[in-house]
Amino acid sequence: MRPDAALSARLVVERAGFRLDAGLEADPGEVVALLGPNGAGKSTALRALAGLVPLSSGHVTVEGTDLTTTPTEHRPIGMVFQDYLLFGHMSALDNVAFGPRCQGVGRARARALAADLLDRFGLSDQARLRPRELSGGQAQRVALARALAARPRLLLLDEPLAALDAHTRVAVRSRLRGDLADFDGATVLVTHDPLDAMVLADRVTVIENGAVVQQGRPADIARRPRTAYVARLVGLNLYRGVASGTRVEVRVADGGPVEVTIAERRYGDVFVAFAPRAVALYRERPGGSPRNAWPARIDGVERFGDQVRVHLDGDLPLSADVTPAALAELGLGVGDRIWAGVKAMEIAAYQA
Ligand SMILES: Nc1ncnc2c1ncn2[C@@H]1O[C@H](COP(=O)(O)OP(=O)(O)OP(=O)(O)O)[C@@H](O)[C@H]1O
Repeated sequence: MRPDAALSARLVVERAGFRLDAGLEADPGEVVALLGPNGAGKSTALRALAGLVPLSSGHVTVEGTDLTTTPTEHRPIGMVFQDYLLFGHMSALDNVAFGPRCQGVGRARARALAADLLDRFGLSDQARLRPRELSGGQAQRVALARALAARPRLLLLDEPLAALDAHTRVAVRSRLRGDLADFDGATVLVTHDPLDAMVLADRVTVIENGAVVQQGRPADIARRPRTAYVARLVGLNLYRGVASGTRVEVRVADGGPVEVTIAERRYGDVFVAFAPRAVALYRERPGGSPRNAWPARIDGVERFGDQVRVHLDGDLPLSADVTPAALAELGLGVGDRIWAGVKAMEIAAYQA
């Protein structure tokens, strides 16, 4: 455990049929995103940090203070829930003043603090409104202001953007990053949206089936996924293999080993990853470069932004992004047999 960590925790929660065992660390001011599929244990981890779920073992340490046995109401935490849970009968201002009031701050002082925070969040005009009179984005930000008003040392955000429509979400997501910038404690954010994690977090912890499967900076996770789930989230083709020199023998689920040529020299167990847009499709086996070319069958085709994502089944199952024009030119459709090629330079290989 680092002595200067803003948060250091090991969360073990055992339930019938489910076990969470996750380590979390954050530096001062850092935002850690817990990313994972439904039922992975993200909310359980957040609730365990808050003391709302008892730990079977492990610890929660915030800025050097062990909170493992501290009741929720005595933990220096601020929480923002998915549906914000604002007090419906109170104005935005009184919602935000609530925390300081509970901590014994006088009414006038608490309201001044709240007004200040709302002003910083650009919500002065909404201070007198009740929660039902606020837009989704405004309610989200009032909830965040309320959580911060109590001067927490650990901020816990549970899917803070989930209740917003797609359009509002984009705007609120980019503001949230700025709103959190002044907070010098640790923030833990639960999301199943990779974009939230990539935009908002300094560090991402991916949880699957109650276990941490990958941890790192967003860019590293995006470049170097280590599980099929993460690869799918960040949109890369991912395989495991054994490298010897510039060749990797990739083991695929069914079918024999496939050889992949990479640009760099590697040895031992590796992951190989490449982007769907790095894949070129050919009617006939391509000659010369690229050296990586595999026969495949088109399994499915879907629109993907301004591209078409082609799912291929074959020696090496993969996804390829091509322009609609390219697909039309090749005259390809589901069930057709083709060749897929990737240049060695486009393939990342890293230690497994
Ligand atoms: N109160 C509870 N009592 C018993 N089991 C629970 C409880 N809450 C969650 N679980 C179970 O614990 C596991 C983890 O659930 P959790 O809600 O932490 O996952 P999650 O990653 O947050 O998922 P989601 O994204 O769907 O919210 C699941 O198997 C879930 O069914």
